[in-house]
Amino acid sequence: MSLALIAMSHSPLLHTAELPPAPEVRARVDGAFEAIHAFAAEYDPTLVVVFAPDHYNGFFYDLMPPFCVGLAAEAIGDYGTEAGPLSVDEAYALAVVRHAQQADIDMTLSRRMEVDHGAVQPLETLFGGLDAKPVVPVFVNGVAAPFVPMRRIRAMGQAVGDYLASLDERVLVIASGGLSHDPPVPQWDTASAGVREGLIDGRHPSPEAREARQRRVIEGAAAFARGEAPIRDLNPDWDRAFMADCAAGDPARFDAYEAEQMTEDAGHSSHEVRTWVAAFSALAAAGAYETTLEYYEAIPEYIAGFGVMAARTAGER
Ligand SMILES: O=C(O)CCc1cccc(O)c1O
Ligand SMILES: [Fe+2]
Repeated sequence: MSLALIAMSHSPLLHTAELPPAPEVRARVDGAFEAIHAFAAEYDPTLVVVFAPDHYNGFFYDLMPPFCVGLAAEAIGDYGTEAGPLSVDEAYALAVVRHAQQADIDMTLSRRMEVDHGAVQPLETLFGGLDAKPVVPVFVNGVAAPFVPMRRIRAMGQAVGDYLASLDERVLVIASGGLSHDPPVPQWDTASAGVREGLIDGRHPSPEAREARQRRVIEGAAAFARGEAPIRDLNPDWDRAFMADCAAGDPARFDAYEAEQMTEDAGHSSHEVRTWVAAFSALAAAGAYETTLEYYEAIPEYIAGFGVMAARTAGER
């Protein structure tokens, strides 16, 4: 039995930016990615649990759970990420659902989950593709308000971690997304009727609609990097404080994060850090842990307070 964790920001602009960051910035991101790749290779997990948000590709306002386990999952392939089925371990996925339910978590499940770059970028970065390892994908809502209190995400992560810690496996839990950022994802409250329809039921858009949406993000990022976009500033102080809370080994700290204040301080997509809360809470369920790797920098070209962390149960080698 053993648990390890990798948390990483994602950004579709990593591969698509028209105005890329300075080469030394990109080199530091690549260095951080190489370091977590090496960490994952050395740990050599036998099971991967990926906590990932979704950006109105798999989950919509026709039915929006706070979190959901995929018993089968398919990547939609946005922003040039790999498309196709994930190698989901259905038996473990179902056991995660059952265990969480018995721990008083109203876990939801999908037998046909669709995932986007949020789930796929970490799998590509760490393992080179979608199907290298048996995986349990766990959607955590990070964009569609309203949001359940953070203590519920903490409790969900803890329940999942309790189960994972009981297994005779080397489990890697992954968190994807965050930190402070405010990319041009439509908000229900300010969306037009047509856009709202897409937020309710926008599955499988036409290639033209998909392309238009991606253009909007790519152009928005370039404008933001030039200081010309109506996008909230990144907030490195907030990001560093959050990462310090992650390193502290005390998941109760997460309960202090209140959703509306987060939007105010760190932008509409800062709620993606719910994946980090779930993953660190899961890791903490296996006992004290130590952070072995930490990288952070604010990268406007990626519209992201960009952070990477790795951690594992203390005293294990
Ligand atoms: O395609 C979208 O809807 C949003 C894309 C996007 C942009 C910047 C940072 C992110 O974390 C992210 O997901
Ligand atoms: Fe995202």
